[in-house]
Amino acid sequence: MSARRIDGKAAAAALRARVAGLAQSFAAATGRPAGLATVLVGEDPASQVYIRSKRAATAEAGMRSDHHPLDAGTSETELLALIERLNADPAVDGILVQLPLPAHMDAARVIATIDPDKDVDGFHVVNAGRLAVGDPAALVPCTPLGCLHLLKAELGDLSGLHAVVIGRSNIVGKPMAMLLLGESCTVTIAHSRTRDLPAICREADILVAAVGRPEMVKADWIKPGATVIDVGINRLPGAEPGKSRLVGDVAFAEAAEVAGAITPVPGGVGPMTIAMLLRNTLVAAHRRAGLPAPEGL
Ligand SMILES: Nc1nc(=O)c2c([nH]1)NC[C@@H]1CN(c3ccc(C(=O)N[C@@H](CCC(=O)O)C(=O)O)cc3)C=[N+]21
Repeated sequence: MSARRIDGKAAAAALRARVAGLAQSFAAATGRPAGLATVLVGEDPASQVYIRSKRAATAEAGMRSDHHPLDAGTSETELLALIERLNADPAVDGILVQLPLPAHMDAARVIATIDPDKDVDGFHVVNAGRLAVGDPAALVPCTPLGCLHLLKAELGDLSGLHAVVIGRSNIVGKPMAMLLLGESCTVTIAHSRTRDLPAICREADILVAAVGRPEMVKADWIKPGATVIDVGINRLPGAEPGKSRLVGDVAFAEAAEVAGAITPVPGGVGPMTIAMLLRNTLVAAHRRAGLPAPEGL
């Protein structure tokens, strides 16, 4: 392997430590900890694991973590009522409703009910709009924010670089493209139906893969020396029965022979997502308390 391995786990730990220090100052200044409320509908095992890591990281950073588990049969009306209560609760700075929601719920309506200034996922249309117009009040989705953090740490100034984002989701691809535009990159948004995708990817100085197709991006899709960010979290059957293994959207071993730097899965973007959730919660808390934005995040 010739590529540098971008250590998202270490970068996330460093960011979480900075958040923890600032969370302590916030509590000292306001007399209350910053607080994140998490909501999980149903018992999807993967969602339970994610919520557990998010809550543990929140508590470890010295913030309050309140969890609201709802059973799978909860009506959308009941969920919306809970969100209204959390919107009105002064101890709650951030609200995270874990996705996916059960099929009988309309995720767009649920997200639209969250106070945009408590929307630490950055999924509300108001925050998507703020990001699109460059309003600093935007709360930006955690995964693309984490990717940008890794890219800046690796490359410094990104201006003028050609970034290709594979994937056009509202939670990763689109906000990622907006962030890269904000850094003065030339941005191409590609997706699974893009014609001659490998040739377009080979033009990329920065390649962000967020399509959800295991090991789709091969070595010959990558410009030599490019920086590759793998957002994919694909769970495949493992070597032993009952076990699974995680692979990204990039064929890591072969890609690492060509790329200049690359994120692994696990240990790349995933841990940054959680660190940025804490960051967004602390930023939301400062704004709600009328304090200036915390520095160094
Ligand atoms: N409202 C909402 N907000 C989210 O941010 C959200 C969500 N719903 N639904 C599910 C996805 C997924 N997600 C991840 C967070 C951390 C890792 C992570 O830490 N991954 C580790 C490995 C974890 C493992 O082994 O499973 C890693 O990549 O190293 C992955 C995925 C947040 N999501």
